[in-house]
Order: sequence, then C-alpha cells, then structure tokens
Amino acid sequence: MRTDQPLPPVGGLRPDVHTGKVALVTGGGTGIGRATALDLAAGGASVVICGRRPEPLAEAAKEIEALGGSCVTLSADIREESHVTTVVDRALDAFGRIDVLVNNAGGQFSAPAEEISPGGWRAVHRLAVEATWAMTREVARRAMIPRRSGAVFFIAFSPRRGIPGFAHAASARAAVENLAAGLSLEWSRYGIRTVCVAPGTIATGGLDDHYTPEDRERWERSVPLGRLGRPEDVSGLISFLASPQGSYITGTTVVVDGGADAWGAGHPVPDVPHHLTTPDSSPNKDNP
Ligand SMILES: CCC/C=C/C(=O)SCCNC(=O)CCNC(=O)[C@H](O)C(C)(C)COP(=O)([O-])OP(=O)([O-])OC[C@H]1O[C@@H](n2cnc3c(N)ncnc32)[C@H](O)[C@@H]1OP(=O)([O-])[O-]
Ligand SMILES: NC(=O)C1=CN([C@@H]2O[C@H](COP(=O)(O)OP(=O)(O)OC[C@H]3O[C@@H](n4cnc5c(N)ncnc54)[C@H](OP(=O)(O)O)[C@@H]3O)[C@@H](O)[C@H]2O)C=CC1
Repeated sequence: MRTDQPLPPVGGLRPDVHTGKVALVTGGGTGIGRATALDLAAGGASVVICGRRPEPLAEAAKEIEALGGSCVTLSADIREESHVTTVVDRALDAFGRIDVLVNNAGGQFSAPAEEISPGGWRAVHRLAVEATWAMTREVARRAMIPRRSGAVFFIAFSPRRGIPGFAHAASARAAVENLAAGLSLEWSRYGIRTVCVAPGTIATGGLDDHYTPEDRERWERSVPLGRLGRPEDVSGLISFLASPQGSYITGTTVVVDGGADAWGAGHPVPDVPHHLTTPDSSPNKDNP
C-alpha cells in the first residue's frame, strides 16, 4: 500500500498555533523535514530550511509560500561548521529569532555491521551526531539561551534497540536520544525543551531512493498497525510538541511507529547457524 498521500497539515491544532514563531528545519526540502516545515508554516511559523541541494528547497519554499507562509532557503552541508554558522546567521538576519529547531537532516546506508568501514561509520555519525550537535549548540547559544526559550527536536529511529544493517545509524540515533534527555537537565533552566522523536519506517522519497521494495515490505510486515508511516504522521507530532499543548514535554523520546517498537525488528529472529542454537552441539563444547 502506498502511504505517501499527503494529510491536511496541522491536524487538530489551531491554525495560528505557531504564529510569531520562527522554525529552522534541517533537511527541510524533502520527506519528513518538508512535511514538518509545511506543518509549522501552516500553523503560522516563519520557516528556514536547509539542505545540500537547492532544488528541493526551492520546491518546498514554493509550497510554504502558497500557504501564505514565509520561508528562507539555504543550500548548506551541515557537516561543515562554517555552513552551520551561515545557516544561523541567515535565519537571524531574516527573522531575528529562532524558536524551534528540528534536527531532521540525516541518512545512512544499509550494510552488515562487519562491512561498515571506519570511513562509512564516521560519515553517518558525523551527520547524525556531530552536525546535529553543532547546529543545536549554535542555535541554543545565539538564539534560544538569550531569549530564555526554545524547543529543539532530534530524530531517532524505531525500533529503538537496534536494526539489522543499521549498526552505525541506530547507534548514532541512540546518541541523540541521550542528548535530548541530557540537555533537558541542563537547559530547562533556560526554558529550552529538548525532545527526541523516533519514527518507525516512514514512506518518503528518501526511503524509496535508498531501499528496495523488499526492504519496504519487510518493514511493513513488522508494523502492528499494518502500514508504513506518512511524513505527516511525524510532522503532526512535531507540530504538536512545538505548540503550547506540548509545553510540559521535554527530555524524552516520543515514538511514532504504528507499534513497531512494541513488536521489535527481531521477528522472525535472524538466521543463526544450527550449532549456535543448541548448546550441546557447539563445536567448542569439549574445548572451551
Ligand atoms: C527504521 C529506520 C529506517 C530509516 C530510513 C531512513 O533514514 S530513510 C532516509 C534515507 N536517506 C538517506 O539515507 C540519505 C542518503 N544517504 C547518504 O547520503 C549516505 O549514506 C551518507 C549519509 C553516509 C552520506 O555520506 P557521504 O556523502 O559522506 O558519503 P560518501 O560517499 O563520501 O562515503 C563516506 C563513507 O561511507 C561509505 N559508504 C557510503 N555508502 C556506502 C554503502 N552503500 N556501503 C558501504 N559503505 C558506504 C563510503 O565507502 C565511505 O567510506 P570510506 O570509503 O571512506 O571508508
Ligand atoms: N523515512 C524513514 O523511514 C525514517 C527516517 N528517519 C530519519 O528522518 C530524517 C528524514 O528522513 P527522510 O525524510 O525519510 O529522508 P530524506 O533523505 O528525504 O531526508 C534527508 C534530508 O536531509 C538532508 N541532508 C542530508 N545530508 C545533509 C547534510 N549533510 N547537510 C544538510 N542537509 C542534509 C537531505 O537533503 P540533501 O540531500 O539535499 O542535503 C534531505 O532533505 C533522516 O534523518 C532519516 O534518517 C528516521 C526514521 C525513519
């Protein structure tokens, strides 16, 4: 079943729920980031979106402007610290404040753990953890701590305990989950909330481009609600969490996955050689 039919933005929130706020969404030109930028803009926020490719950013900006929203786009690779600074400069020049940061940019490749090279590991962690921290720190220091308010979102994965083929990526997302929790201990005193959102498998162009239909079917089979998620399932949650209705939520992870985390990626369990499943037949049993 294709699940990428757009939902109406904002859901049950008031249409002016984010009026006067400014939101920065990394990777806001596509998929979950684009849906989030649209949802926040539909609630009245001015939006800044960045990503490496200008074309999807321009498309998303057009959609936001068609809703009557304001959008600034920036072509930037957030793994470069100078680009992070430029993004925040431009956001502050354009709108004078940043109230909501959505650390959405991320990506990985699927590979057996033992085949992930040190460079491949580093590439994934550099984007998911280091670039996310660089952006968070820059926004907090320059825009949120001075105003004593803000909401920062991090994107993790569900299932949360590990995903076959994703050793690098799932461990990186565990780091950002912990970051959201730890920052809430330090930044609540500044009125900054830090929340991690852990989507299950969401039907986006990124998923179509980088994974096979077989991957998709396998993931779909592991979802108790019986379908993959839609970008709007995630963006609606972020819009809620960014709103006054979400103002008592911080330092935690909210899972939006159709029940996949409850089920786990481990059914059926991966193939294991027979000699490992019966202790008596272990080749090393007489010679431990
Ligand atoms: C439930 C969760 C479901 C989640 C779904 C989604 O997230 S959907 C969203 C889906 N969207 C996305 O995932 C976004 C698309 N993904 C990406 O853009 C990349 O995966 C990236 C994030 C690593 C980009 O990093 P980059 O531009 O820096 O990449 P680079 O080319 O410069 O290579 C750097 C290192 O990585 C290595 N390497 C690369 N590919 C493979 C491979 N297939 N195999 C093995 N290794 C690979 C490469 O060899 C090199 O290591 P070396 O040789 O130096 O040891
Ligand atoms: N789809 C899914 O099932 C799930 C996705 N996620 C995560 O949610 C986020 C969004 O995923 P999704 O919408 O599916 O996929 P996309 O591939 O569409 O989104 C990734 C976005 O990040 C941007 N991006 C990637 N690298 C950089 C970089 N170095 N600097 C700036 N921007 C960058 C991309 O733009 P550009 O390439 O132009 O730079 C793109 O807009 C990702 O972090 C993903 O890992 C989490 C759980 C499940």
